[in-house]
Amino acid sequence: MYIQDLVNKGGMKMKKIAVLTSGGDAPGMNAAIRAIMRVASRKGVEVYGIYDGYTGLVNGKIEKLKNIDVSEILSRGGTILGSSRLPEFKEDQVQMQAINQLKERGIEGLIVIGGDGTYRGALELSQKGICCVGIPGTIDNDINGTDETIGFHTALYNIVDAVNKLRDTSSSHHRCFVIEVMGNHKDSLALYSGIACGSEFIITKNTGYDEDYIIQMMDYYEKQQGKKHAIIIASEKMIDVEKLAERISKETHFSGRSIVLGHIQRGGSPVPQDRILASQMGQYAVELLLNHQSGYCVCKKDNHIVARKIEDALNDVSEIQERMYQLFNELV
Ligand SMILES: Nc1ncnc2c1ncn2[C@@H]1O[C@H](COP(=O)(O)OP(=O)(O)O)[C@@H](O)[C@H]1O
Ligand SMILES: O=P(O)(O)OC[C@H]1O[C@](O)(COP(=O)(O)O)[C@@H](O)[C@@H]1O
Ligand SMILES: [Mg+2]
Repeated sequence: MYIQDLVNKGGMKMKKIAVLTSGGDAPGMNAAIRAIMRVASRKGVEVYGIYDGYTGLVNGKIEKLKNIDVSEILSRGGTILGSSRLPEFKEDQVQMQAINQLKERGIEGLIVIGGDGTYRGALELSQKGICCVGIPGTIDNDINGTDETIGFHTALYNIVDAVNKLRDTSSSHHRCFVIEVMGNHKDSLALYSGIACGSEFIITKNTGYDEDYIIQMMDYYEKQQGKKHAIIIASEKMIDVEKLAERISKETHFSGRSIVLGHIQRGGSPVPQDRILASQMGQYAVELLLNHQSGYCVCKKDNHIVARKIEDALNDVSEIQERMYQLFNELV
């Protein structure tokens, strides 16, 4: 659905809205908060910041945002509102506590910025009568309804930057690096960084893991292709990177080394792509909310910013992924 269709629908004008960030922080969340604040205040709507995600919503850590609060935050990683994970938010009674906090303050609409988990929470709130809209903020890029999530490009940049450095040592010392990247059961970071870094292997849920085959191929790359370096990128929760590196050292001519990139991937100043995406999505989310499009989320599809139902965005099947695997296989 395009923005004009939604604008045409009209609706009662909201005077107070709120925003929260939830789940893993993602670079660009601040740019989205800034856009929400700027766009809403121009329309005469008050914006409340909810601190520490759903935890702050339940406990009433809610404050009216001033324009100065969103000054000089565009370039900052993390989230000025703070974030959290609150497993209890799945419980009806906890959700009702959150709803009461909003009602007590006369807040009529809520924008949540987060990943798939945050979206499930938003869906519950919207089913319980709160006008709620989602913005995808997660480095995992695991919301299939949108081609990109805020933070994904910065995390990818961080991984590529780290792998470039590891490659220097890899080539100089005839080493194979086995690198674990984040993604929480989803393969986007491993797949895209594998393409961007020219890795020899990627290991994801989709590729599966055949350790003997990897050893055999490492041997082939070294002996037949004369490679002096090798990079293997594994999605987290798939393998023990240290064990694979040890086996590579024992059974091939490469010396194997492993590294878990960890939270370094999630930090730092957002790259321009994330800042722009977040600004576009923040603006669009305000429009959606003011048009009472509860239970919708902002997506980027084929270069257009569009609205989709949260359920649809979560349950969609990604078509890009298959093409990207094909690309990886043709380049390796
Ligand atoms: N099924 C659910 N129902 C209600 N709230 C949920 C549900 N799943 C997750 N949440 C809430 O969303 C928060 C963030 O989810 P999480 O998966 O940790 O991060 P992300 O939103 O980035 O994927 C959780 O800590 C929880 O408070
Ligand atoms: O920071 P934590 O709590 O250790 O969580 C790590 C997880 O968070 C992420 O960085 C981001 O995940 P979410 O966006 O779903 O919160 C995952 O890639 C990773 O599995
Ligand atoms: Mg998630």
